[in-house]
Amino acid sequence: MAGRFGFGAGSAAESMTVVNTPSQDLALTNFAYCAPTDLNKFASTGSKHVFVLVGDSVVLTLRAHQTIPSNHIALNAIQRRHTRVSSGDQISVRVFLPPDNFKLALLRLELDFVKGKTNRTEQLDAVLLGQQLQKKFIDQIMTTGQRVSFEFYGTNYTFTVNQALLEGQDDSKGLDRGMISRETYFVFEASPNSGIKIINQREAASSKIFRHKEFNLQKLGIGGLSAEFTEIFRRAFASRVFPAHVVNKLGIKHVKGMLLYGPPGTGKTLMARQIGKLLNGREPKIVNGPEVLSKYVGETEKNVRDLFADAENDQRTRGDQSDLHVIIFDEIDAICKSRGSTRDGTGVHDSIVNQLLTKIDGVESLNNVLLIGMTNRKDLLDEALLRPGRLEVHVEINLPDENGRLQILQIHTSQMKENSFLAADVSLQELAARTKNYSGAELEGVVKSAVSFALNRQISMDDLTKPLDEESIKVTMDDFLHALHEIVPAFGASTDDLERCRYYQFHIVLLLTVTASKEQPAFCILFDYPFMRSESFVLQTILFLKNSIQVGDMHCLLMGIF
Ligand SMILES: Nc1ncnc2c1ncn2[C@@H]1O[C@H](COP(=O)(O)OP(=O)(O)OP(=O)(O)O)[C@@H](O)[C@H]1O
Repeated sequence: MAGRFGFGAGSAAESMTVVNTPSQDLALTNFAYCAPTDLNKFASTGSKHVFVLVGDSVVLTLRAHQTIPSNHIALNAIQRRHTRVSSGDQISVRVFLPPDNFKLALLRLELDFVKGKTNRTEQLDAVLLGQQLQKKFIDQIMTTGQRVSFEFYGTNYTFTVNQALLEGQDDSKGLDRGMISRETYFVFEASPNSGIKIINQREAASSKIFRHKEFNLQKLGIGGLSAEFTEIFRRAFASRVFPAHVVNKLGIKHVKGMLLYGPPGTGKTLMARQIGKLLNGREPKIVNGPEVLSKYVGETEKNVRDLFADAENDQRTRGDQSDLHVIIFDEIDAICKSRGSTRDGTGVHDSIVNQLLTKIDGVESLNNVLLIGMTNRKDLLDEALLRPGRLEVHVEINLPDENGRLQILQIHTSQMKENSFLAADVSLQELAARTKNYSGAELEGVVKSAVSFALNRQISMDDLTKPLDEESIKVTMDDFLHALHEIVPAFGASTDDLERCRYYQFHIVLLLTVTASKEQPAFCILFDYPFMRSESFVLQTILFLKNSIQVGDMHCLLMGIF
């Protein structure tokens, strides 16, 4: 990560004399203090806070205090213990510039009393404590292993940072640290034999719901979707980490349904599957819309009911302790078209939609289910299904941007790179720049096609029995460039959509040929179809027009109704 340790460019370490924090109140802020003139020295333009690396491991927020002499830094006892210095010692201090995306997704803290071993026992409410710590230490940087003292309801405690996870962080390297934000999720553990009991949070709550501490999407094989993943996590899972009675007390209702929508091949299914794998408990059920449909009367409704049977049993027998059941519904538009929109006259679709609504939101509704629906055609779905309480969180998964494309290419070439099959001339950065409008699936296709060119070079058509020389297989930049000709982006449209695009393009051409005249050079064509909203559709249409008719100097204005 660029600037993982984020030291200010050219900033040299200053050697400062350690003094005690001026007051007990200030000691509990976890700030380090220095003379106002020194603060100016460390301040970097544009940043709200001044962060300094004190010693070699801990990053503290530096504040000015009138009583501190120049060239001195005030550290409280816990900070001095952590950095292994005493008052009067010298310590190195240097500016720390937080890199981008430095917000902590999760902070796991071990709690203890400041006074060490006592005979006290204390119950700490994890929800209240989390809120307090968030408020008190917002924007501060926490590093694994760091100890911090704080006051909570009149008692002084310390916490030790056991885990500090950034979204997308490769936690196998170096120190883990990040900044506390409003989104940071706190998990508390009591120090063994401390006498502290944490209530209102299942023990190590996050590990209850998430199997791994892994938040690295690239390791999970998902590229370019970290913003979408963060949104899904916040909306659909954050509340589920708390036990049912707290959720009831807070009056929160879990999100029971979520819709991932967007062009084909952009990773919707991939994302839903990986979320399912991350969760503890049951394997998610994955079904496909058309699969659930049956030609027999009542059979489809039964198939829908069966999907929820396990969750119902679990809720009946284990109540609030029931596991979370994730049901992933691919191509949900196949069975959840707007009621009354299908012309089969049977009303079958209507009753399927009703069946689903009852399970998610009706009198028999379940609280232990998360339904993840996926579609390329959100516009086709029954409105009722998308209301709050149902598939209420809508996350658009779009074609990846350049950075996303780079991540996807890295994911799909990582194995060949590890095994030295990737030639040195391959620039994934350049490929990412040249693959505008490619979906994730198409990028995977490009990699496969490039590999096939490389393998083909090794095969001798004259003698197919000739042994292959594994060592000399190299996928080169040329192979990728050939692959780009073979795999062209469908600008996120399915074959169906493409056919429809061609159909409409043909009609636009007709319209233009009929109406075009020198006196009437500008045309306004209104699009009212969602698949026409993409910039690439408009561009393709313009190209198509240019090639199809002699439009001369005619200007054509294409507009979409969004
Ligand atoms: N963001 C991505 N990161 C890495 N691989 C991706 C990504 N998007 C797509 N792929 C690759 O393309 C394959 C197909 O994608 P996926 O089935 O998840 O797309 P989808 O959006 O669900 O498409 P559809 O709407 O057609 O079902 C994935 O298995 C994966 O190999």
